[in-house]
Amino acid sequence: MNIYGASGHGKVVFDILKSRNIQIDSVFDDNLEVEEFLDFRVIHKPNEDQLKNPTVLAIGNNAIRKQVASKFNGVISEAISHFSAMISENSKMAAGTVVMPGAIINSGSRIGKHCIINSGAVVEHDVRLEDFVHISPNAVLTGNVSVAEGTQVGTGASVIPGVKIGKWASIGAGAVIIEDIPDFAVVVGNPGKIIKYLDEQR
Ligand SMILES: CC(=O)SCCNC(=O)CCNC(=O)[C@H](O)C(C)(C)COP(=O)(O)OP(=O)(O)OC[C@H]1O[C@@H](n2cnc3c(N)ncnc32)[C@H](O)[C@@H]1OP(=O)(O)O
Repeated sequence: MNIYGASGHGKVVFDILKSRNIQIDSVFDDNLEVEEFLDFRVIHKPNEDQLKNPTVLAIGNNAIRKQVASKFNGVISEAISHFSAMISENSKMAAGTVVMPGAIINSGSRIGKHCIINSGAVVEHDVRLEDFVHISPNAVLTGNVSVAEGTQVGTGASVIPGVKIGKWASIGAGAVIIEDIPDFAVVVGNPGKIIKYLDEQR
């Protein structure tokens, strides 16, 4: 397995692979200034042979992860999870998604491509996550919540059952979301209030 992204997020992905005894073949990064990652020499232009192994896109920023995914010409890994994550057999996760230590994904949930379910996050029953969503550490999505493409739910945020959160929105750390949130909104506080909208050019 390859890791694309010699970053802090990449280090946690590295630990996930180690926890599953998956061999790490190569580490890629576009940034020429990043030369080393843990015990690896970083590869800036992977060759055809190196691209034959499945790769995890370990890029924390949702928009950049989408850009990289759109031009990546290798094989994307299946969803991967740390051994300590609890994932229902009745849930589904698409390729490229990563699940960090201690996260919980309950029955009936459907998770798209290249999502991040970060450490200790709870994704309750029947949740729907579109592609490139990031659920930050210790955030809680209760039953039947949906989150559209590219949205980040900040660390420790809570979302009550059935709420629909739009695309490319940003839910602040610790926010409590009790009503639907439109696309591109930035929301903070308890109860969550919209403070601004993000640029729509995604
Ligand atoms: C493993 C990992 O590290 S995963 C990473 C997880 N990351 C996170 O959880 C980050 C979540 N991000 C946040 O909470 C951010 O503060 C955001 C996205 C909500 C806002 O960020 P910015 O757009 O930079 O907003 P900015 O810092 O300018 O703050 C704007 C206002 O909102 C307030 N504010 C910002 N964040 C919050 C918050 N979480 N809760 C309450 N108020 C907040 C600020 O105090 C400021 O108020 P003021 O205008 O009265 O001074």
